[in-house]
Amino acid sequence: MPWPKVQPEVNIGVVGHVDHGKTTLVQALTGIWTSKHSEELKRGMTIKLGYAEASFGICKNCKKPDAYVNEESCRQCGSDEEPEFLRRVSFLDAPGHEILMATMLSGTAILDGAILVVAANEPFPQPQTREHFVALGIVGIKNLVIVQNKIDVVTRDQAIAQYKQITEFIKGTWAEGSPIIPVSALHKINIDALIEAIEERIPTPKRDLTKTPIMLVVRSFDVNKPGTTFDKLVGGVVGGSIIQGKFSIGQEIKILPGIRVEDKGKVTYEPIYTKISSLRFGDLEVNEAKPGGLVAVGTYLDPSVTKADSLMGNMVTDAKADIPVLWNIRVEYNLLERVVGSKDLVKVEPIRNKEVLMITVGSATTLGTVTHAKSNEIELELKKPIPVWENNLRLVISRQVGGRWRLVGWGQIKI
Ligand SMILES: Nc1nc2c(ncn2[C@@H]2O[C@H](COP(=O)(O)OP(=O)(O)OP(=O)(O)O)[C@@H](O)[C@H]2O)c(=O)[nH]1
Ligand SMILES: [Mg+2]
Ligand SMILES: [Mg+2]
Ligand SMILES: [Zn+2]
Repeated sequence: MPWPKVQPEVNIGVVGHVDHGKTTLVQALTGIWTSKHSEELKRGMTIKLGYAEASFGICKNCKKPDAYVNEESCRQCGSDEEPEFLRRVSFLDAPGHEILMATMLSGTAILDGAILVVAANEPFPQPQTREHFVALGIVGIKNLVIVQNKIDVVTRDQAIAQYKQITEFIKGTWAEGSPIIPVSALHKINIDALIEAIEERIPTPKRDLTKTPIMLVVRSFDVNKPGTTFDKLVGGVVGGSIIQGKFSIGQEIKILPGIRVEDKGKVTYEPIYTKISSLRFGDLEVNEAKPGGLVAVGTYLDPSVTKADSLMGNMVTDAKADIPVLWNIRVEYNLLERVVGSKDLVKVEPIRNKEVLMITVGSATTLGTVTHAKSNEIELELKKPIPVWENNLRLVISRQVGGRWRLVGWGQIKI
């Protein structure tokens, strides 16, 4: 029996310092190279969140971890018997470059677990290794697998020494006891052991499909080729991850905060209403989409509304859902002791009144001016309003330090 064609059921973030091999590792796991944009290829770094899916299975004739496979046959024993399907998994490949923390953070709301990639041939920890590690802890992603990559270019003793450093680094933190798997992503060495660690450490969460559906938009496109005639044009597509509930073809939806409208100097955002025309995970067309993976939602919108990621950071919900969209928010917050991500560990100063901060909520990133500051609570006036679908919604706070946006704290929105 061929493996079932299903949507992914769990989302795993691949994070870590620039060039440590995240994209190469995703390719080893899925067969897909996620950096497709030519600009990214030229510069050799991942700018946007990359995405790829894989199905994992297990061979009944082989011992663990050799038995774990990511294809419908087992290369280990070459048996005719097809490995048993376990589940379909999606990977979000985060950019490692330091200016791209906001992109990485906007993906974290979607993740059920993470792989932290550490290059074995560089001193540990590098700035973004530390920053991404701290960010995962803050946003509450506790299912972690650490990958020690590029073991093909270090000696056994070097690999063991770094392994000990990593173990020491996570000791006493939320990540204590997380598996550390040495691999070579480039030469596909020990990928079966990594699949085993993923299967054991990053379970599929229980989903409540009866909740108000919410999808966080991370991409949006005009899928029509230039020159398409009017009768063949298809509506705009929004891509993102469903974090609760489910969506079906034909469902009336709204997109929040929607479109920016300026009238006599006054800026407002208007919700966009439309209907779902199609639902796709990669090549797989479905009638109903649940949490897990990135779904492309076809709509009846004019494609100019969705082109070039213009709706990134928006949220999709049922047309009838009652979700407040707020310009002013009250936040209970915590600051980190030190600014992470920079080379020297700088102390985090308290938040001051009138200061401008960058906040990330779901897939949305916006600036906000502090209008009220207390030691554990601030009020912010936002540059762009955000839909707040539940009380205590998590948010991440960044601040300009040395000319760059740096993660400095986190909090919860109170409504
Ligand atoms: N020797 C060796 N090189 C590797 C391995 N994995 C990745 N590389 C190389 O390391 C370089 C960076 O790999 P990428 O996969 O692009 O790294 P990345 O972490 O996605 O980089 P950014 O997206 O720019 O943060 C490339 O030249 C890879 O070929 C490995 O296991 N062994
Ligand atoms: Mg990359
Ligand atoms: Mg790179
Ligand atoms: Zn086998």
